[in-house]
Amino acid sequence: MNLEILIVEDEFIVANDLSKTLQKKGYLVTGTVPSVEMAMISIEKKRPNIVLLDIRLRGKLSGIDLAKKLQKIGIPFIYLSANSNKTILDEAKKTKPYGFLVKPFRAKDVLVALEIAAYHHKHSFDYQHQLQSKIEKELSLITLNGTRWEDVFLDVAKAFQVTIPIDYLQIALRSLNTKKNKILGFYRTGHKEFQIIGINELENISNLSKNDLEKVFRDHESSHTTAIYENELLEDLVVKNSLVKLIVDSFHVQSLLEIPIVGDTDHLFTLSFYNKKEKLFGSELLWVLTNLSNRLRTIVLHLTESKLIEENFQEVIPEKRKPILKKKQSEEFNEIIGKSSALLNVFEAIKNVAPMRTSVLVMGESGTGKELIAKSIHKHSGRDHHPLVTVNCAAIPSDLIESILFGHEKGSFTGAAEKRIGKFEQANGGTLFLDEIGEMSLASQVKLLRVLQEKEIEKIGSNVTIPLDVRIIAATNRNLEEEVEAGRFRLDLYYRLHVFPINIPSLKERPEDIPLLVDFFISKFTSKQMRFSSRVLKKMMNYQWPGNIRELENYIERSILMSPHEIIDDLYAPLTKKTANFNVIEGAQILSLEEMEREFILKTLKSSHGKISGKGGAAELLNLPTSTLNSKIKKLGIRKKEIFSEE
Ligand SMILES: Nc1ncnc2c1ncn2[C@@H]1O[C@H](COP(=O)(O)OP(=O)(O)OP(=O)(O)O)[C@@H](O)[C@H]1O
Repeated sequence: MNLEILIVEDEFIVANDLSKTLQKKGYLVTGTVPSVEMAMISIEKKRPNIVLLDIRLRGKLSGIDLAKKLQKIGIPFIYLSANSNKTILDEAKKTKPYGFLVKPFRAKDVLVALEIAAYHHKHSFDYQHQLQSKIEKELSLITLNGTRWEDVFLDVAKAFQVTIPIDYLQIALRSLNTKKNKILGFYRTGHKEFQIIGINELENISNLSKNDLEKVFRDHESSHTTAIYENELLEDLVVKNSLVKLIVDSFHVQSLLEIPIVGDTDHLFTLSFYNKKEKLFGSELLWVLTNLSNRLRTIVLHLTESKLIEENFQEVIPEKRKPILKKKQSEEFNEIIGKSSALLNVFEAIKNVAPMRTSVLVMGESGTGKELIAKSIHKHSGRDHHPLVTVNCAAIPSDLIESILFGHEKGSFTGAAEKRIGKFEQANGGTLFLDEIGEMSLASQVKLLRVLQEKEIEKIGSNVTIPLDVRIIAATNRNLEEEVEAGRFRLDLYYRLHVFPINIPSLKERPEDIPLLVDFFISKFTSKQMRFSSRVLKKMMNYQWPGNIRELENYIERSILMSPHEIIDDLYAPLTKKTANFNVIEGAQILSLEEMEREFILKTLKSSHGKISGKGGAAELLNLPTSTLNSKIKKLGIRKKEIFSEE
């Protein structure tokens, strides 16, 4: 282990002890400094791999101020703090530390935190290389000769979009001599699809007049530093820069990554990646983009030298006002319905991570489609000729987990009457989906961690080890960080799994996907041309959907079942006396939906005197195939006795 570490700590004794411990363990300490200013000097002299950072420091600036600088220049850090004030901790958390150690800590805690950070560092390093070579490959495919400059930039946007989540890409060219700007935007309308946004479109979107917009463009000062802007950093920039404000306001942006590229002696060229979500751009992207700047420079130089870009940079924009295009459902991910930008980010994350071996942690509320995402990762992974094996961790008792995951030989323990092939072995070459990982007991977590580290299993009762080539996807609807804090989830396992997190947005965060989902589920449940009235659809769009897509799916199925008309204009399930308001969130809503469905089917069965199929049977009355009704009766546990009982 030869990580180089800088210690920023104003308590001399703590700093000194720490330095000694680290050196004893073979780490290289690049310096121990008591203030932010001295830390920056030390970093200039020798860039460390990681910084151990106290929050309260000597001087005006705090550890959090330094963290923001480190974040900008892409150096990972771990906080050391005696301060447990919630506001400070929350602020510290926003800077995305690699770890957090609360004083007083043991030497062992620091070593574990560093080991985890090193693991992440290595993985993010591998990941950065993979990202870089992917973008490089895409950029190298761009044709420069004989194409229009806007097609070149469109290809640049697409090349980046493969790996960088972009909602809006802005390209700004500034002549350092004349101080003139040429600015153009690309708004993402689908997977690898963009619409060019110039002054005319912005006029349409922003309510500013063309004159005002021209002034904003003229006065814009392109950035000279590569940096990520989120939260306060973005707020500060918005105050200073009217163009950034315009884009942030028009497209509801929460994060920005900027990279300046020096072209010839006269031109500075800035690429600005905007996204509607926060926490999307990590320091690894800064590293990747910095490494790619030469390739980008070649492209820019070609365009400026050929004068193509100089002459008609903004003229492609048709004079006619153009509305922003409607986004389209991705064809590549046609099994996952939705086209909101929150979901497009998920598609891009899937595309990026699918071909790698990296473990993926899928997080999202219940019913958001985590299993669907896991299936999609497997489908796009190149491992899809091998199985995707699912394990529901909540359903396995700790004493059985070893046998279920690793298998056992016949007679290896009492009750092992037959040999069992474990889930890991079944998934060899393919993917193991560990659903509800947050429910796994601590004892089981240790066993799982061991396999993940050793990449081989030993069946119970056998001393033969089986090498494993299994891709792990874990999913949870719990906040695993909170579980770690509460001592219910192992920190080391969390970091193992958290290498590539994917957050699935809840349905209330993407109401624009509801109409598409509604169409999809209607055609799933009926061949009739049914639809919801606009009144009901509007209510559905305003509803919170605590059970997310699963709840929506159930609701649609039920409405189809109950509506006598092809245009569904009644609010069936949630609008009972119990929940007279669609906006009320009720914990037990999914259950009550089921209960209501049960009651309705039971009533129909009573009226058909228990007859299910044929003329006058419940299936006909409910307009359902007999097989569907039968399986519903079974699923809902409706018994004959109930049908024939008097109320
Ligand atoms: N984007 C989507 N398009 C179409 N169907 C979807 C979508 N997302 C979820 N579904 C459907 O919603 C239901 C719930 O999805 P899924 O089981 O994947 O959710 P989950 O997040 O794993 O839930 P839980 O946490 O409760 O296990 C499934 O029937 C799934 O097919």
